[in-house]
This record gives sequence, structure tokens and C-alpha cells, in this order.
Amino acid sequence: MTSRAGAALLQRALDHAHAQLADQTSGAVANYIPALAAMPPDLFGLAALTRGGTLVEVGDSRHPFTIQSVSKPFAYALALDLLGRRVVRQGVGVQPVGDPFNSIELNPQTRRPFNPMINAGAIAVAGLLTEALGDQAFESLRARLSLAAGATLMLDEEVYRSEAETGDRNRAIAYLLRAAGTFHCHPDRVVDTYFRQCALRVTARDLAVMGGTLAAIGTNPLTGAEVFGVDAVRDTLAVMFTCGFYDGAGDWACRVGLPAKSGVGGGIVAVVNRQLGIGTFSPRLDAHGNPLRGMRACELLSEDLGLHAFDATNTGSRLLDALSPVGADGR
Ligand SMILES: NC(=O)CC[C@H](N)C(=O)O
Repeated sequence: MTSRAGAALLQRALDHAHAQLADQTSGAVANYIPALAAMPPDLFGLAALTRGGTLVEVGDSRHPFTIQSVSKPFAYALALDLLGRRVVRQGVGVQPVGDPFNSIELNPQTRRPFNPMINAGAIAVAGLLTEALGDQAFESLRARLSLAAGATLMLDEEVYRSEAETGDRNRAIAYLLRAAGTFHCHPDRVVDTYFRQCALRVTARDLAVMGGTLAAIGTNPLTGAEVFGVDAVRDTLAVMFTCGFYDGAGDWACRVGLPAKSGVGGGIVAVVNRQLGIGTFSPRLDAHGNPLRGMRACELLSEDLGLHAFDATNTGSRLLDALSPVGADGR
């Protein structure tokens, strides 16, 4: 298959998933803070970036929204890069858990959060970064996520402020973590880093590029920037695969078969290892806080293109090989 035929096939698959789901209106926009509830519910955008740099998009793929929990894997990768696996593992585990994203719970055996994809684990990561970088923690996060997106990500002040005003559960988690010895700096500073991280504005296109950067083992396929180290990407994709959808993670792994992460702002990032990043945006969420149409779109793309990690037909690899020539360095 030529690369042009591959790009057309990928665009058709995106268009098809978008059209199939255009009329679906189940679910509800996150309303725990007013700034999120104001998002028009019917927006729907999809984007994908191959490792070779082919970008396809459809619908509201350039409409901004807040990244929320989709930031968690990228913050984890940054912490792994800066602090190393040993230090990060002391603060947060890599164990899947069947609890909701905001549960106030530590692993009773280790007194650490189960994994970095739930709030407790992400706040532990924010704590490690705040302890290591002080007031620069948020700017470092913003700079690294911007490099991964190939765009300067801006803070949504309104969402940040409402989150800070109402985020008592997350504050409680931060106090619990300090008591458990995960970090020693003030819990308010830690949640401030976390709230700002969650309030960064992105688009589905940005998420596709960020996912593409993980797919390309840390190198942004559009800009060539080297964003994350190989070891950080490996651990990050592994926890995205096993823990990315909270209490729905096992079902996701079977149905879609891709490392992915959702957020209550309506975004999802999904990664086809060494091949493709996918970004979706649809604000209506299911009862677990996962964007419904985005999840379904990932499932359709996975089926259509054979992207499931354990797909038997290998069609996805053939398509994506055409679009993502593997370099001489074997990456
Ligand atoms: N699942 C999410 O996207 C949650 C993010 C949100 N900022 C929170 O911490 O509650």
C-alpha cells in the first residue's frame, strides 16, 4: 500500500466513525464545576497522527477543552524522566484497581496509591514534582506537555479557579498522602500543581499529537522534538493499558485493546504502539466519567483498522506500516 492510499484509508476510517456516532446523545457533560457544565454537549472531534507524521482529523478536532485526567500519563512520564523509576515507584504503584477515579484510598499493603491514573496516584506524582521542582513544577509540566503537543498549551483560568474552589476531595487525598510520607511539602501547593495541570487547554488534534509522541517512543512526529525517554514511555504505556479507564479498564483492554486515558473534560488519548496517536473530544460522559462517543469512536477505529494490541488479522499493522516507516535506528 502506498502512503497516500494509507492516509486516505485512515481518513475514511475517522470519517466513518464520526458519521456513525453523529446522532448519539447519551451521557451528560461533567457538571461538578460550572465552568465544565457550560461546554456545548454535542461537540465531537477526532484526530489521528501517524509516526510518519500523517495527520488526519474530522469534526470539532480543533475545539479547545481542558485536558483533566488525560494529563496524568504525561505527568507520570515527566516524573519518571526527571526523578527515575525508583523514586517514582516509592511514591505510587502500578497496580490496577477497580475503584472510581476519585476514591480516597491507598493500597493497604504499601500505603501508596495503587497507580498514577487515578486521582490519588496523580496527586502523588504532582507531589513528587512539586517537592523536586518547587514553584517551577507547573511550568515544567506545561512546557513538557506543550512539547509533546507541538503547541503552547494555555491554562484555562476559569476551570482552574472553580476546581481550586471546589476540590476538597482532591485536597483530602493530598493531606492523606503527606501523612503517609509520599511527600513533605504543603498539600495545598501539591493540589495547586495538580489543578493547574488538569486545567491546561487542549484540542483533539493536540491529543493525537501527544499520543503520537508516545507512539513514536517519545519523539514528537510533527516537530521531531525528543520529549520523553524510552524507559518513561514504556512504563507509561503499560500503566495506561492496565489502568487508563479506572474501574472499566479491563473491559476497555478487551474491547479496544489500546493504551488510553480519558478525562472529564471530554478528551481521550489512545496509542497504537510504534504506530499512531489518536485524540478524541466529546463532552458527554458515562457514569464513570468517561466520554461516551470518544470511547465508541476508539472502538470503531480499532475494529475497522485492526488496531487491537492482540488483533489476529494484523490489518492495522499493514496499513500503518505504509504510513509509519520504521527508521534505520529500529525505532
Ligand atoms: N477524571 C478526571 O478527569 C478528573 C479530573 C478532575 N480534575 C479531578 O481531579 O477530579
